[in-house]
Amino acid sequence: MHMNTIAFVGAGSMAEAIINGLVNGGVCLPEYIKVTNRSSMERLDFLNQAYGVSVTKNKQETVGGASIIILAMKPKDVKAGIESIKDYVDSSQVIISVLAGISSETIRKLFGKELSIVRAMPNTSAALQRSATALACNSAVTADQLKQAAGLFEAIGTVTHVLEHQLDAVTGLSGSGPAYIYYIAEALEKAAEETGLEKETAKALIAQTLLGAAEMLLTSEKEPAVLRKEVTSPGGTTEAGIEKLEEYKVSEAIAACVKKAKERSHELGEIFAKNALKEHT
Ligand SMILES: NC(=O)C1=CN([C@@H]2O[C@H](COP(=O)(O)OP(=O)(O)OC[C@H]3O[C@@H](n4cnc5c(N)ncnc54)[C@H](O)[C@@H]3O)[C@@H](O)[C@H]2O)C=CC1
Ligand SMILES: O=C(O)[C@@H]1CCC=N1
Repeated sequence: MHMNTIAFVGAGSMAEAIINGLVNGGVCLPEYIKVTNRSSMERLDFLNQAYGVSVTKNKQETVGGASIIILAMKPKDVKAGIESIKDYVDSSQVIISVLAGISSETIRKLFGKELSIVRAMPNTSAALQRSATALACNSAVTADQLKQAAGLFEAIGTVTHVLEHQLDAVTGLSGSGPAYIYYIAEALEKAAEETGLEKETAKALIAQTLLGAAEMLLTSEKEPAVLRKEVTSPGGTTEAGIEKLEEYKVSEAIAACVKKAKERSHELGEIFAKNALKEHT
């Protein structure tokens, strides 16, 4: 019988965002969370101090007996990461991978056994329980296991179920998405300073503007284009500003950005499937 613990293999920014959301959202007691990484005890000690979670470099201690094992290393480290835990994992446990691009089939082959594998694509807003997470799973996952995985991610934001092949598109959109928004925020801050506002003043105005617009998108039944038109008085300031966005083809740039990120997610899957599975096929 497995204890109801969650094991994190990988202790970087994504693992921390999820741990933060779970612990500070009161969803999971820290004593039920175990974390390991490749080598940095300093990083593990930081997570222990900050969130009260158990940390150890011992892989068996981390994953043995956990009901859920979350793979949170970089795609390039998946082979070594799985190699170090596979002997302590069995089919009663649920594997959740947050790795961009790496398919459930690659993960299954690396473990070398049939396992219930859920793939999740959250984002770093998990730290504030505001992640937009998409989930897909392999055929071994039972309805109860999927519900359990969904429950975990619902605790740190919203959950959307997609087909596994759609996860590349999700990664290019909402997995990477916070970075696009921060990029826009950086550009707005720079522009605000150039137009005579202090940095701190601009920062507060920008954050509240993004938050308000996001809430409008979430709560209004109107399409984004309609909401945009409501801000845009004929002959006014918004129209003048948006003319510049059109001139610089910002809409096309955003489309190219999301497509390129999606393609990269797909590529990561292909590259690592080929490299990681070399000795496994
Ligand atoms: N950062 C983000 O916004 C998002 C990241 N992801 C995915 O999450 C995963 C982790 O990304 P980050 O947290 O940003 O990376 P990171 O570089 O901050 O953390 C990676 C962690 O994995 C550990 N690690 C490396 N090799 C290991 C091994 N052999 N065994 C155990 N642990 C090992 C490292 O020690 C480190 O703690 C990636 O696969 C990424 O695709 C998914 C959604 C969003
Ligand atoms: O940049 C990356 O590859 C990861 C996946 C989604 C967000 N960060």
